Amino acid sequence: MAYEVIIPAAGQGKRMGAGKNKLLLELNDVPVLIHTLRVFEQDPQCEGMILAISPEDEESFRKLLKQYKIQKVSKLVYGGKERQHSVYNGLEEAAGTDDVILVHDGARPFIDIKLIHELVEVAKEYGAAVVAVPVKDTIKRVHHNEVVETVDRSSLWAIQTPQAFRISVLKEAHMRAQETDFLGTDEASLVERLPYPVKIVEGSYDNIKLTTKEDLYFAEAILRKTKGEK
Ligand SMILES: Nc1ccn([C@@H]2O[C@H](COP(=O)(O)OP(=O)(O)OP(=O)(O)O)[C@@H](O)[C@H]2O)c(=O)n1
Ligand SMILES: C[C@](O)(CO)[C@H](O)COP(=O)(O)O
Repeated sequence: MAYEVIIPAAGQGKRMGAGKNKLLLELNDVPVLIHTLRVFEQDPQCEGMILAISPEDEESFRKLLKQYKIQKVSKLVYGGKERQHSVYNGLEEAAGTDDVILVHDGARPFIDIKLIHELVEVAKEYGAAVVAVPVKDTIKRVHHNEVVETVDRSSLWAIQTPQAFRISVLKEAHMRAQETDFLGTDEASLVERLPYPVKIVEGSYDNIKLTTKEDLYFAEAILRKTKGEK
């Protein structure tokens, strides 16, 4: 089943502290963003990528797309103040010819094509689907450095991207969020405010989001593993 994908890549990488967009950092001499885009570039079911970028990154991103021969980026849009705004700006440019649209963080380079295809099928049937992994740590609610409660871990999942939606569902969710000034940290939280189920597809712990510098060490190890290196 064909799909388009919106790639939010317009963040500042504040928590990474690299002094530049963390998607320009390199893993095995290749920029993080290119690792991410290559997965979709190589997927015959991907009809196009819509990249949300910062104006200050436009020149360097355009150079990278050319250098690495990324042909499937159909649109470059400017991001917004928050991730949700960047995704919305991308959604406005979606061709909408295919039923399903994906949203995938540029900062998550380790996504698997087979999982993407499974996610697309579930979203086509139910309207919304996200990849996630069961939480491994004990999670506690804390107030003023003091434990308030231990949350029952058995029903807790760490939600990742890609997140897949019937395009009409995602558009309705973003419109409603705008009308009600709601800001969510992922697209699913917008859809959860509508009468549609959000289905979980179990993914991989390798699908990390590069957020702080420690994640770069994990990323190097994951790359070595996927290349079969010791
Ligand atoms: N206004 C924003 C904020 C984030 N993103 C993108 O959304 C993804 C996930 O966001 P996050 O990991 O938080 O990236 P940053 O916002 O750059 O990180 P920080 O919060 O540390 O600044 C990233 O690919 C980032 O580029 C975006 O397109 N527009
Ligand atoms: C969308 C996301 O990756 C799901 O886990 C996460 O919410 C993004 O959060 P961020 O603070 O914008 O990185």
